[in-house]
Amino acid sequence: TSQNNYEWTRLTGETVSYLGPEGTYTGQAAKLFFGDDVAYYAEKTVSDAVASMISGKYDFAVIPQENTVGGPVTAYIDELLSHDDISVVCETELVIDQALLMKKEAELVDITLVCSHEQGLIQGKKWLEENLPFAHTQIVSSTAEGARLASISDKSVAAVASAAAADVYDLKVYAPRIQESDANRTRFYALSTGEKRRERADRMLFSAKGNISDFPKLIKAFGALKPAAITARPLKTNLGEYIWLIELKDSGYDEFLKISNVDGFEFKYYGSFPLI
Ligand SMILES: O=C(O)C(=O)Cc1ccccc1
Repeated sequence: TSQNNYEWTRLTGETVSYLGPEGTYTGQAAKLFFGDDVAYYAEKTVSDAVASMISGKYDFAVIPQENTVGGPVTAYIDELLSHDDISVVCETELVIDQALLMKKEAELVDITLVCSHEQGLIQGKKWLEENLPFAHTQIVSSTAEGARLASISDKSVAAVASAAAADVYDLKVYAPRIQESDANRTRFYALSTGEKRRERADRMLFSAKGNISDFPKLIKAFGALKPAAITARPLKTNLGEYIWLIELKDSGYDEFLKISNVDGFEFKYYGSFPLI
């Protein structure tokens, strides 16, 4: 569902790392980006996926970026900000339906522990409070990792994960669509270490490091440009100092140049890319 008619040449590359194990939402997003023509490598964490791409082992890495209910996935944004040579090459949005998965022989009364990605537990919080008020929760590296753990444990362990992960790990979907919002969506980025695209595209991403007191100047420089998303991360130096990750619609390097002459900020360009 591309929103515009910008021309894009096909990305060249053969290998893609993503937050695994098999059955994650990030894996679904990766398939949307790259289809069946590449080899996929499930990594334990987003850090591992990004680090292995940066080391040259893989051509691309796919990471979750922001969720409707849970908000920006700050740890993953920090990952993006902490490396110098990353470019964003594509973005997509997935509708996220969370399900409660458990062993086929289990019933709700058996469940004492629910495992999931932090975002899965946030999205399923209301349902879990109402239906499993005495169960403990455990944050694990991904929703599919929660499903994998449920599959190798006794029947007391359940997972919040996608219904598709039930097939991968031989579990049953006890309850579908347990997420708090019916409009639960997550944005994902495809990253590479290749050249950053500059032509105008559906989206353009850059960061601005500076003080909150200068922020009005930055917003003013936007002029008629249309923001798609803004996330603030603390610089971890002084209060009031942030790094803003800013995504604009219908922009490219020319638009970045216009904004990046604002005084008081340190800017970094991440590329322009299609929204698919
Ligand atoms: O754990 C996963 O499956 C992921 O890909 C991360 C995630 C978790 C919850 C919602 C969206 C993405």
